[in-house]
Amino acid sequence: MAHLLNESEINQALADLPSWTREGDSLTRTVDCPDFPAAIAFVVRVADVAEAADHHPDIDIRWRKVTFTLSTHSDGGLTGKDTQLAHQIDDLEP
Ligand SMILES: C[C@H](O)[C@H](O)[C@H]1CNC2=NC(N)=NC(=O)C2=N1
Repeated sequence: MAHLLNESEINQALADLPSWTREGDSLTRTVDCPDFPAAIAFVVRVADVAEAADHHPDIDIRWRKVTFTLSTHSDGGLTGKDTQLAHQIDDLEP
């Protein structure tokens, strides 16, 4: 069981994640890729990081736009696992 972030912890974390938006119990970000193959390649790179962390984003692929939604389902909210994965996705940006 991971620690659920409180409001002030969430806002603090979002200050360092300007590309991410809070949607209730989730963080979301849409990445614009040059084309569809690049979008798929980016998703594969994120998948590697997610599997290594045993923490998995919900992923919505629409042509060359990929939306990642992060939430810790097992704990019913946002935890440090989500903010960490958000930073890791930012670091992979194409
Ligand atoms: C056993 C394993 O740690 C859990 O099933 C993990 C896997 N990946 C996960 N990913 C996300 N986003 N939330 C979870 O609660 C979660 N649980």
